[in-house]
Amino acid sequence: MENILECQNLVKFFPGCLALNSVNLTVPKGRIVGLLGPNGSGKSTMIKLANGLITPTSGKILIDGMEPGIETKKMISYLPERTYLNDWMNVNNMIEFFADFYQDFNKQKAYDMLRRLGVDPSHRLKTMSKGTKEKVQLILVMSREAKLYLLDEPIGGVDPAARDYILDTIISNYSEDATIIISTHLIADVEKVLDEVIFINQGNIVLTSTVDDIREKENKSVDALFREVFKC
Ligand SMILES: Nc1ncnc2c1ncn2[C@@H]1O[C@H](COP(=O)(O)OP(=O)(O)OP(=O)(O)O)[C@@H](O)[C@H]1O
Repeated sequence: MENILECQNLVKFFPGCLALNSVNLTVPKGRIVGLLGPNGSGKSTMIKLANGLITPTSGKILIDGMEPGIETKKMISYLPERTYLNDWMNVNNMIEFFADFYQDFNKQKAYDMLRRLGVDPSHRLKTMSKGTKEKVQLILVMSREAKLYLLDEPIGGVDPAARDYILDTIISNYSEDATIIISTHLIADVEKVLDEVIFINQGNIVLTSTVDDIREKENKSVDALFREVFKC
């Protein structure tokens, strides 16, 4: 199976809202992909469907050829939009928690990234700033040896100066045959690590392209193209 993710006529209706409108999409293995679109365009819905947290109204979403279930959950490491971690835990506790829960969790990797990003593992989550909490969650998620990482708005609260360093640290730690899908509004910050982009608007895929093609054929950055396509 060459594609880690495939959507076939994928539809998701919420009461009074068509969140995904018959989406057809393939994401090959081993890429870093930006899932980009304005507010309410369907990014989180697609990520939740891939995780099996919600089910399609019709059509299919396949992870490594399989419908979301126990097997696919083992291969996906997911960073949700909102935190689900217990505030009273310190980072050491959380590392133990993740190591107990996920067979593929690499403690060494987690401690190494914490050190490189200057996070003290004895600190409790509730005493940390928003940006530091985000760093911790991202480190936990990226310390699994997953096949697919789904990151929903990973670094929105991190200061711009630290974003590059975080992205470099994270990317340099991930295995080359894994795939990362990042949903974000911070396109200018993230585009340097992306191989491909998916533009989504009102539940429709409006563009899929490699970042190189956008730079060479359109002679634009992804950020500039996004602003043009989604101009209000
Ligand atoms: N549980 C729900 N019930 C009803 N409507 C929903 C639900 N979840 C999402 N929606 C609607 O589906 C559409 C897509 O939402 P989604 O959260 O996927 O967008 P998004 O692209 O992730 O947005 P943002 O960038 O603001 O996070 C929106 O119109 C939203 O209001």
